[in-house]
Amino acid sequence: MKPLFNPSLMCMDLLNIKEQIEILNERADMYHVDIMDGHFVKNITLSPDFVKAISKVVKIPMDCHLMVTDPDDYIESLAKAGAGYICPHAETINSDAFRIINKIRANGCKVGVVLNPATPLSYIQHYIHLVDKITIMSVDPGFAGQPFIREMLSKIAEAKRLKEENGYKYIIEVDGSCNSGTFKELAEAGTECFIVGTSGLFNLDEDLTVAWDKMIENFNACVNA
Ligand SMILES: O=C(CO)[C@@H](O)[C@H](O)[C@H](O)COP(=O)(O)O
Ligand SMILES: [Co+2]
Repeated sequence: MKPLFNPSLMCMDLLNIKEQIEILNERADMYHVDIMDGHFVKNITLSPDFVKAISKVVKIPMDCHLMVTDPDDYIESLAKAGAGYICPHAETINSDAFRIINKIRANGCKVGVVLNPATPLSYIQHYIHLVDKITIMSVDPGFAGQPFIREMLSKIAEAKRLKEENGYKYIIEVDGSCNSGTFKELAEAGTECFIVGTSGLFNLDEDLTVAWDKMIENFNACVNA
């Protein structure tokens, strides 16, 4: 499978949103939109209103990462705003996972589930076959620019093994510190979709077209090394 790249929009230059979206529309596979409530994680970033605003210029799916205590509260507004994927944290849906999965689908969106670094894959074993995407956090959620948690490589490999053995269709995605220092190990472990933020993309150059080319060059050099 061709690697997928999913830029994390909270890391973009927020003074130039439209220009950057127009650049990324031609290059990226989807847009990662971090939504936080200041409660599940101690930060506040993007929102359903942001998703709605950018939907006017966006040409690829919007992937909404819900770092919120009550994801149910966001499903309808995100679907109306144009979300492609709605991705709650597994830790927040244990009391109503099946209801939430069904509700996301009933609202016309694909279903993702996100796992904190400390949460094992077995935590989602009873609904893993129902999701379209699994996101393995390789940093504790809440902030950009954190160091990579290497222990996540075995979790990625396990997601790959389960997918192959059972014919599951989910995309294996990694969020946190996907960059030239980690691309090779991430790809070898089984990562299919790379969320690229500050370290992997936006800090590489002020000109986003140059940053994107550098990111792809880095990726190809790393995986072929
Ligand atoms: O959900 C999160 C953080 O809670 C991520 O999507 C970050 O936006 C991304 O990890 C930033 O990229 P780096 O700064 O790690 O390269
Ligand atoms: Co994220």
